Amino acid sequence: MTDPGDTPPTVFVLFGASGDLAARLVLPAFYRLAQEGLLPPAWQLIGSGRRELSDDDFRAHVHDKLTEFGPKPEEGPWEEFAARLRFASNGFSVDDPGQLVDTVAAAEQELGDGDPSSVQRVHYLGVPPTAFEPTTNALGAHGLAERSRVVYEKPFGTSLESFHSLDQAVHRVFDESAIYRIDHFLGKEATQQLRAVRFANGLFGSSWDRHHVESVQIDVPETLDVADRAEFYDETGAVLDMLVTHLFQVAAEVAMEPPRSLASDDVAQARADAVKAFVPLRAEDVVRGQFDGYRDIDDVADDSDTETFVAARMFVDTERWRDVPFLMRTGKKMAESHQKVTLVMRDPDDGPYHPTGTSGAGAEIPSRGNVLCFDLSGDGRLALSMNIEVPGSQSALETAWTEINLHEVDGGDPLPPYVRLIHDILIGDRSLFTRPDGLEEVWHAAGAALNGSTSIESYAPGSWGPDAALRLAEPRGWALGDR
Ligand SMILES: NC(=O)C1=CN([C@@H]2O[C@H](COP(=O)(O)OP(=O)(O)OC[C@H]3O[C@@H](n4cnc5c(N)ncnc54)[C@H](OP(=O)(O)O)[C@@H]3O)[C@@H](O)[C@H]2O)C=CC1
Ligand SMILES: O=C1O[C@H](COP(=O)(O)O)[C@@H](O)[C@H](O)[C@H]1O
Repeated sequence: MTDPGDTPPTVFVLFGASGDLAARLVLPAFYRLAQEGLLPPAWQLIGSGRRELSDDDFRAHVHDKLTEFGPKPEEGPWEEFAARLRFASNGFSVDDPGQLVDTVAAAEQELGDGDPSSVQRVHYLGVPPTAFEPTTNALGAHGLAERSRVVYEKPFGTSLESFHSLDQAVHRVFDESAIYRIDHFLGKEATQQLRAVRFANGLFGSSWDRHHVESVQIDVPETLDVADRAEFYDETGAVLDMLVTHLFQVAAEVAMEPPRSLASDDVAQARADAVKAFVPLRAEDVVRGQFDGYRDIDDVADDSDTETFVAARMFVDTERWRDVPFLMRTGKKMAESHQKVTLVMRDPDDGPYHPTGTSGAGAEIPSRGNVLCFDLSGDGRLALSMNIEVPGSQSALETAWTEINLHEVDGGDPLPPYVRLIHDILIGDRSLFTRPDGLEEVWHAAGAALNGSTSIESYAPGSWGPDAALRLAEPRGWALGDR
């Protein structure tokens, strides 16, 4: 990681500081950066919110959340960290800046060593998407946009129209170079490996196309409930929360043509070009589901039509990927939790063995026996399965696996995605952030997943979702859950 020693004094404003994202991901990431010595030499973090909290209340809240989600306060420099936390109460809007403007001014006075204008600002909008535009307008109206980087959580817009409106509003206040649109799946260690495995290994690079890959599966089932963030979730749903955001961006990482270099603009361009080639989803390529009991959750409408599950079969209109299905699936309260990207390789079309379900001389090739799998969860893991001859059997084939755990790689120190991404924001590296050109195309590609042309099917909690999702993966099925 780049030494932050050269980073100017920084005021980090966290909007939505009392929320779920801040508690589970952003504040722990900040603390981990402090543990690793990766924060700028001079910094303060100001939590912003509509409620009334003193600095000490906020410190106690952060202490509680670190105790719950880690790293635990006692595992790092808690006293020094806590001394740099402030809270600005009473919200922040164009009409009323609450305490924020004064709190930022005081922090800059302390950090600027006589020159408050030397202090860099980072505004992190960890608030629901409906609050992005009003908060941005307020930053402009109250003079807080200068010397700033601004970070937007996903989803950046909820439709093509709202994307355009938000994009224009944001560009009225900030230059594109100051904008960091987060999609934390791009910051996962195993997502980075998609590029490394493909472009640094002839075996995989030369097989990364429709001649060798039968399907690409991006499968993110979750056992997780949504009861603790039902208000947000019921307005959002699985299509916006996961499919057109995380899963599409990971699909673009798989589908991209080789970038000209690994420089941030070239990588972001390659990803944006890949999204442009996504073929808009048709109704027959989408299954939306809702788990039984969802409508009984507090803050969920009794007649809610929000999907808690979505599966999609997408095609990518490039010479490399034409006719290869990109199968994507995600949902809440499912049977298991995984975050897997699987390239299912084609069976050889000639030779002494014959594919599953066909007849011929020689042994049968096990179905989906040759796959390359990137496990995005946790520290990340790569796995490769191959069909090999069962030793001693003389001809029978069996599938065998080999694995690489990223935390075991020599010299490796995998970092959680928010740690990596917040570090990149502080040092100004935009390669793992999304761009408006790539995002605009997302709304076209979303097609039937968002246009209301698909109905919602129910599924039992603890299952793999509606049965209709199985037909999307025919004939060979999903690699996960063996269905
Ligand atoms: N939670 C997660 O796992 C992830 C969330 N995200 C994204 O992060 C963002 C926040 O999500 P999450 O933390 O779960 O949501 P929450 O519902 O927990 O909201 C976050 C905070 O935002 C403030 N807030 C709520 N509504 C408004 C509003 N209208 N105007 C200003 N502030 C408001 C509230 O703080 P207060 O009442 O103090 O003002 C609230 O605590 C979303 O865009 C989400 O998509 C992204 C990845 C993961
Ligand atoms: O952005 C989101 O991601 C999480 C899953 O990501 P992880 O980093 O926790 O593995 C998902 O549960 C949540 O609904 C969504 O908002």
